[in-house]
Amino acid sequence: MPKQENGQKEDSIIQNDLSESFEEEVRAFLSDEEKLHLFDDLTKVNPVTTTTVLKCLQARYTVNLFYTNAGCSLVALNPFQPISCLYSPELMREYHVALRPQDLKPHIFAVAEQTYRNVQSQLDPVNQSIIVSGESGAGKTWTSRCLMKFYASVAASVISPKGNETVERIEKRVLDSNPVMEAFGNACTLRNNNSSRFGKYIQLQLDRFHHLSSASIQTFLLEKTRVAYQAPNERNFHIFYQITKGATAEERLEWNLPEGADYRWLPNSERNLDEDCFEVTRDAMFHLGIDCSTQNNIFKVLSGLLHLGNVQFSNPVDESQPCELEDKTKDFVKTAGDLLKIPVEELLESLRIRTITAGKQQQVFKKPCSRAECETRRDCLAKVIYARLFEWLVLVINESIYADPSVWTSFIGLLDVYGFEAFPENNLEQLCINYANEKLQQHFVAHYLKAQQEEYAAEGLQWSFINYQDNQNCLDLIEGSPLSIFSLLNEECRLNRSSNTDLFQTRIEKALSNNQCLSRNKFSKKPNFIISHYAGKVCYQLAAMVEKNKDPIPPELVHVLQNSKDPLLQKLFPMTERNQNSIKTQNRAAVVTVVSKFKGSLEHLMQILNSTTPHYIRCIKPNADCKAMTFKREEVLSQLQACGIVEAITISAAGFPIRIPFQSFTERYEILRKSRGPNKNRVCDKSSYHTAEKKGETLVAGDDKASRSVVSEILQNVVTEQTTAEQTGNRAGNASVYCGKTKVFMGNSVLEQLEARRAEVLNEKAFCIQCCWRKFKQKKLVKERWSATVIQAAIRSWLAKNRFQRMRRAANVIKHSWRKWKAKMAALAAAELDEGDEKAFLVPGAPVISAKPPCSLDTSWPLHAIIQFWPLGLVLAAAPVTVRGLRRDLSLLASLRVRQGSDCCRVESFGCGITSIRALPQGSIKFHCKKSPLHYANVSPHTDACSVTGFNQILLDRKKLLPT
Ligand SMILES: Nc1ncnc2c1ncn2[C@@H]1O[C@H](COP(=O)(O)OP(=O)(O)OP(=O)(O)O)[C@@H](O)[C@H]1O
Repeated sequence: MPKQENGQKEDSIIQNDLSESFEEEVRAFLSDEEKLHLFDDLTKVNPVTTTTVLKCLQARYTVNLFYTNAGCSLVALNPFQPISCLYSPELMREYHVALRPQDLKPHIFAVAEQTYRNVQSQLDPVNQSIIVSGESGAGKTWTSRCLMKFYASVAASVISPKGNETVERIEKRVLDSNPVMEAFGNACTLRNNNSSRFGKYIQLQLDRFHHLSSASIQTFLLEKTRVAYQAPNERNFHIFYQITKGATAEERLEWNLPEGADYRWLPNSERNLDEDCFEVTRDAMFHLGIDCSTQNNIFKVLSGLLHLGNVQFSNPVDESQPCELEDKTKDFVKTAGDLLKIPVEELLESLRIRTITAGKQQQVFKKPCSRAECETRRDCLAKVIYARLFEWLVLVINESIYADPSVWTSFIGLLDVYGFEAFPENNLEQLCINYANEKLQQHFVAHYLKAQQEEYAAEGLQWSFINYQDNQNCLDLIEGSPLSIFSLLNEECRLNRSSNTDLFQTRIEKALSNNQCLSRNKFSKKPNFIISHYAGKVCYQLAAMVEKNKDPIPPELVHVLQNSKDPLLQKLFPMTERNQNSIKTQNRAAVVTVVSKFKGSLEHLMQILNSTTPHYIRCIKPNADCKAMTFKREEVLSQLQACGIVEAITISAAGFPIRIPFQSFTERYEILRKSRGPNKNRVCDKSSYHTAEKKGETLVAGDDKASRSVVSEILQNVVTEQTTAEQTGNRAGNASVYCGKTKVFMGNSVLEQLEARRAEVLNEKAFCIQCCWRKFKQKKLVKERWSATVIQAAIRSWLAKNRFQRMRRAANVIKHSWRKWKAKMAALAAAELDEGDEKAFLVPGAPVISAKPPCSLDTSWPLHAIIQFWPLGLVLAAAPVTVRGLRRDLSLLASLRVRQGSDCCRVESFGCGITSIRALPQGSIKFHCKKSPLHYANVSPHTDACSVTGFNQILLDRKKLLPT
């Protein structure tokens, strides 16, 4: 039995191994992991799964590619280190001047440029928005800053000097708003050294020439609690550290900030960050129109808050008395009062004594606060001052970058919002942040998915193949009417009863039990509720939630601030009629809660976003420790889920990511139709297509039909599965192409097929053109060569003829001289003979023969003499003409000696193409001619048989004379 078990185990191990190796093989076949980093779009990895997407992102991250497209979003991975040239002005220009910036590498500048071009094209909706999201430390602020710089640089290319001045001024101010907002709104947290503690929407307004003419900034939900409370290892807002570290000695004196002093609300001040630079903030404030005295006033108030933070209370001995001040903190109250220009007594009273108005007569009672209440009031005072100061700063910045709406015609909005948050303990802040993210996710869904759905439906394609979950249910749970978490929270605040969290928990459960997105952690003792967000479940603690929602500001505090002599505080807390009566009417006033305020501003923002064309940049933090070049898959995956990328990828892959209008399709792929072989249908289709073309606009419907048939024909040629989709009208049968009413819908694979076929056909055509051209060129060349040959032949034959004639003339001269000489010699010989004969005949008895000229002699003997001498003539004729005098004589003699010594002549070169002479005394003489390099040199211009060249002619002539 154990053996059998072992055997089964082994079998299953082998099977597992096999299936794993098979999977590996399939994976390797589908996606070449070595080339994974080459995918610019996550929806194009094969297959589109979270695993491959993660691998692709990681592969790109390791080769310093931080941006990747994901359908209509851009995924931005934080490098956590400066990357040279990644945001240089040169790169900005490259994207700005590119013909198709989307064809360049994915980058935030590509998104920025596309957005800018959309505005330029004036296509509805003209206004654009870029939604930058991600968790804390993912790089949202960095990205927004880079985008602002991009637009500032694009707008700086204005030609008119006056316009340039305005643009530069606005551009500088817009950029200067960053350090100011960051100094007052950012802080060092555990997750990010420069964490924005507020949401921000910046509108860059462009005039009709698309130049930056003005801007406006809207902020959301500043984390004001940070002024009075900082989590362990976190810090307060940067500005507090800037003033304590950067103030001059004079300022320290004026603001009462002695060097090295300790402030409870200034933890971790020993840490020095880049963000602690006071000068940068001051310069930027100055450029934004905040003069030195106002700046001084601001820093004085901030210093007052730091002193206020050091005020500590102790329980009184008598409960009917206000809380005591701890000895060591008495000075701090005084200093705080001095700096805030509030009399110390008034300040202390507002912190320690509550005013209650009760009864029909609205009687006013004063009640000392408990120690905890005093501390809450102290913190509240600081928070309210800081929050109003921040609001006022935003107002000042807006005023300095504002322009009348008549000046600008369009805008590009940049939204930098906090990403989805899920901590071990979550409260109202997280609820608001996650609510904002749900809203934005819905916007994304509405834009991306619903737009797809509507388009498919309009084109007659059934929307049945993509299953996506709308988050409306979750939003209904949070903000719905009449019953939702927000409405219940507001009700609790309105009722103004002391909050019982257990009861509140039961109330929520009862009222919203039918919403599937709501649940509760039953194992926790603390009252809570869980919301199933699109990005995951988050458990919210109910403790203090109602109080936080009320965000009450004790009227005594407002009153004391309104009575301050400080000009800035007077601006921040102006005295109004309503304020004056606020103490009396506090209980009856409608409570404006945090959630209702937040909901209002978010709805306003959503209205703006809905009227624009959105672009999404999803910032991802590759690791929680902010380490450079460290990629943690689990952390990235949870962020991809939180920003809806996983869903978007799935949908993109499942749907038809490519849609091409019929006209554009036929324009590009008509070539594929024509490339097909002749067929009846084609003729029919073509005629209908052309008919539609001729009739033009009058037959729009017919035009579409005709185009559709052309499109179908092309698709049938190239894509085999198209018929299925067309027939069924949906994605059944796995068809990846569909012919709609005005557009062709297709998957990437079909596009690839079409493009590949197009390239093939274009290649064929190009090849054909090349062949024709080469043929033509070849023919032309042959003709030219033939003509050249004819000309050359004519010239050569003329030259040869010339040469031949010259030689012939020379031979004639030789012949003539030789004959003369021979005759002379014969005559001499004859004379000698005659003399001899006469002498012989003079012998007695001998007959006397009279002397006769040689010519009159018997014809046979003089000929013999001539034959005896003709080699000499030859020798003379062939003797080198360049050699003269004695040498010529010697060479002649040598030739003669040879002649005498042997029957035949020796071979010798004499130049002029003659290499040897072989004299055959009894026979003929042969000429050996070296073949000339010229083609026609060997051809006799005379074609008749008797035309023999050179000496042969002479010899032949001689031969005729010889007796046969
Ligand atoms: N593209 C980048 N190149 C180099 N460093 C970057 C880049 N993006 C972000 N960082 C680094 O990451 C840090 C965090 O970025 P950033 O402050 O923009 O995050 P955030 O998403 O705005 O966070 P929070 O929501 O907390 O404000 C930056 O201070 C910077 O050091």
